[in-house]
Amino acid sequence: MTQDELKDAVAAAAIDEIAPHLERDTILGIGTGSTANRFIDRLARLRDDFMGAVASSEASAERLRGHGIEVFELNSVGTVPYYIDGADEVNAHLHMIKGGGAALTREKIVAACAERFICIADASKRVERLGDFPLPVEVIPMARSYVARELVKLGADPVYREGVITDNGNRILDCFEFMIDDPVAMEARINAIVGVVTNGLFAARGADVLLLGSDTGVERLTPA
Ligand SMILES: O=C[C@H](O)[C@H](O)[C@H](O)COP(=O)(O)O
Repeated sequence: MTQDELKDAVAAAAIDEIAPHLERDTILGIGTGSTANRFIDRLARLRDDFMGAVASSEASAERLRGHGIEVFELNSVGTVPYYIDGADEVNAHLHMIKGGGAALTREKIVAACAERFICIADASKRVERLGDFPLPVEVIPMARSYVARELVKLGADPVYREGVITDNGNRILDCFEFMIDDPVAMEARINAIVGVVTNGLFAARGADVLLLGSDTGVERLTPA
């Protein structure tokens, strides 16, 4: 199967996972990226079965609205029963690196408000140790150089993502050469640097379920 077909397969599996639980007043949390987009496109077929969605990016909000799905402000919703999103890397504990599409901060906020995080990914995203994928860090623009120097002290090789401004008006540093042995500790450590908005480690709040697509089908995994 191609990577696109695997993304379609996990998007379909996520629909199967949540469809029996949808109520007329259900508001879902929706992620960002090519895998989440496939989920959104399939969700459109169920749009009369639930109330709407909270989006983790302007791009996803636009796609949802394009399908006639109402998009709500998170502040007016409170909590959502499910957050469905892709990942750039995921380990056996369902800790993830996210933010390849620069949506990490809003993703982390919506995930924090979710009762269950369902991660959808093709098998290429499953790793033993996080860090081959460069870890994104969202920074306040004026703190960019300072944060980069602090990240070097932690062992990373941060590279400014040229031309990218996040939905929050901030910048992204991508940390290369950064193998992460303790994702929970490193997530907290990077977030403690002044000027960091958040980093792409989703470990303190990892996924509850991973739907992992490979040539042999979609596997349903829970944290080890
Ligand atoms: O900022 C982007 C998000 O974290 C995405 O969920 C992540 O990059 C995975 O995207 P894709 O499904 O396109 O591989």
